[in-house]
Amino acid sequence: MVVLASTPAVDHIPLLRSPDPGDYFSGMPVVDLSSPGAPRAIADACERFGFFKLVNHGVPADTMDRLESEAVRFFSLPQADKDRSGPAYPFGYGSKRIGLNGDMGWLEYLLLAVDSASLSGACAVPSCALFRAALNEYIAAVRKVAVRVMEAMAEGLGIAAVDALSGMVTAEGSDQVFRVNHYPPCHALQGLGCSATGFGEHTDPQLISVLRSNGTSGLQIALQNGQWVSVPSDRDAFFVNVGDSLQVLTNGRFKSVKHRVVANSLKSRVSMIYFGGPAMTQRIAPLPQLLGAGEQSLYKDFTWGEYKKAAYNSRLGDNRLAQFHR
Ligand SMILES: C=C1C[C@]23C[C@@]1(O)CC[C@H]2[C@@]12CC[C@H](O)[C@@](C)(C(=O)O1)[C@H]2[C@@H]3C(=O)O
Ligand SMILES: O=C(O)CCC(=O)C(=O)O
Ligand SMILES: [Fe+2]
Repeated sequence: MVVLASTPAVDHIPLLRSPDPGDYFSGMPVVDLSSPGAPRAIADACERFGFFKLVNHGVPADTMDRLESEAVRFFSLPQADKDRSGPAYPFGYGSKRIGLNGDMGWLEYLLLAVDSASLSGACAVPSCALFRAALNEYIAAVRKVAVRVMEAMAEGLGIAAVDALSGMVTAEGSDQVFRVNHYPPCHALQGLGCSATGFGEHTDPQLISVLRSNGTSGLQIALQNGQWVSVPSDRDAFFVNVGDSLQVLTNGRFKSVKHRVVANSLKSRVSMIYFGGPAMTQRIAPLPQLLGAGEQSLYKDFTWGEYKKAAYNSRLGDNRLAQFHR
């Protein structure tokens, strides 16, 4: 394609049709976490979209802004300095390469393991003390939001044990990951009617993902009819995704949402995402309380460790759950 031949900067990055204003998601469920109706609204959104916007979540703007500023400062460092925190195999600093199986996107990122036993020691990279402090403060806060949301999910599903889902991310050995993504503006494609893929389409393997971004849009989700819609950015809100494991725990009632990021040609996008996963040995199978009389699991039994291994051997856009369907 001519565009690619004349724009070496985006070589190897898949292109997407640029979103137009009509692609905006008008039916976005917005959940007020402080409202008594939150559990039902959350369950409803997870059944219809696997995705919702969360407001009144209680995390101070300062906590979010501090991490964003530190991230911007980190990503503005000379390339050689950033490379000292990489490569991401899988944790650390990465640029353009996503995962280990050949996926490429117009972004750079930090992928960090969160040690739930000691949140204060959550992140070994980056080395800057201010950045690490901002990360630890933010991760502790967003993790609490994830727990409150999962408690509300259980209530919304009519499960008596409030911690039936949240207990999996608070358990010792739970597998939590944090990611800061930076999508630089992709000037090379400006005005050409196409955009660079920032992060290609995929579902998140974990239970829950809680995302916060700066004011630059780019995130898109696929509706159940396959239509891609753009999510308007809101730096004060969180966006919550259902992951594959939660789809299985609810026997398909909650939908693991397919999503992707389109790079902007003019503005940088910075996003930070908390991925809540269970312990490696946790069995991932529909909660008995959710199976109706005679209802069978749609999935073969597996542990999070088995699913994670399969996920890390797959390409980003693969349907990772397909091999676990009965
Ligand atoms: C291509 C890949 C990147 C990914 C691991 C994988 O092999 C397939 C799942 C990808 C994903 C998507 C959600 C999260 O961003 C992520 C950290 C995760 O747990 O699964 C990434 C993985 C990654 O970037 O290493
Ligand atoms: O950066 C974003 O807005 C979303 C990225 C994403 O989906 C991911 O990192 O799994
Ligand atoms: Fe994702």
